[in-house]
Amino acid sequence: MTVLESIIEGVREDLAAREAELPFDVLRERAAKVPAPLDVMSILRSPGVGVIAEVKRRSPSKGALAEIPEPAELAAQYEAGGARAISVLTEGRRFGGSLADFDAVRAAVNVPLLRKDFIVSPYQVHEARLHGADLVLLIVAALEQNALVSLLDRVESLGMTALVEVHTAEEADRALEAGASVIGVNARNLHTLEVDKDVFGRIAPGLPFETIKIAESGVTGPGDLMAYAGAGADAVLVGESLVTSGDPKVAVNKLVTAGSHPACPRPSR
Ligand SMILES: O=P(O)(O)OC[C@@H](O)[C@@H](O)c1c[nH]c2ccccc12
Repeated sequence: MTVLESIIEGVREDLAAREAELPFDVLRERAAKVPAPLDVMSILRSPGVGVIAEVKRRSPSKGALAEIPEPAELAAQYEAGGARAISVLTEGRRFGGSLADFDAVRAAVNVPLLRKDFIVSPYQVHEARLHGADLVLLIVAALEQNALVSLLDRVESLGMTALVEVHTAEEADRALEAGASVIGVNARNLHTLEVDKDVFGRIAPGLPFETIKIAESGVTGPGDLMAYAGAGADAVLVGESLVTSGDPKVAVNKLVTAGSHPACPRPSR
């Protein structure tokens, strides 16, 4: 079993427990009453290279990263530093996240929020909406094509935006085939956990110009952001280097400043 497969096994177990607590039809009705999601597409298209800052306690590859006793406080720092959106890990077993973290962050900031999890069921999509998500991550490597298509349609039918994550050119083709308008290229291979920062530069130039392109993982400072910008990134998604920085507001702002500097390569659109 690969790392990704074992994570998904745990996700399915936890999901079954939540479904037993709150039936799908009740969840759906409740989620329908939540205020509408933000217009994420236009926010992601604003000038400069955006920073999506992530609330991340630990990871399967690095173990513990940061305690984050107050996710709301961290998120407020991210927002104050100029983050264009915030990603909150809600997977508990490997990443130490939760929907409670998501709720705390939602109550603290106004920028778009991404539910970062291993989404395999429509239940999780409505659940994301119930908790106020604007964006939902869909990982191509974790989904059969028909599941990817139906989850993407469901995310969009609820007014949210899907961030469709790929790691290979074949997965990028599947994402486009499914109708993705926002594609994230993860430098990390979720089967082996190896990071290759050149993957974005190999895949992004082949994507349609209107596709919003997000470079995920391995951003340690402005230099990495500039390199991803040169390869066509509209935004970078950053976790580890921010949660371990000591001053997340300053760390985000350094990236935001680099992304809006005149010398920073413009996104392709
Ligand atoms: O901590 P980093 O290297 O800055 O990476 C952030 C983000 O890209 C990473 O957390 C991530 C990308 N795709 C994922 C899918 C699931 C869990 C986590 C991820």
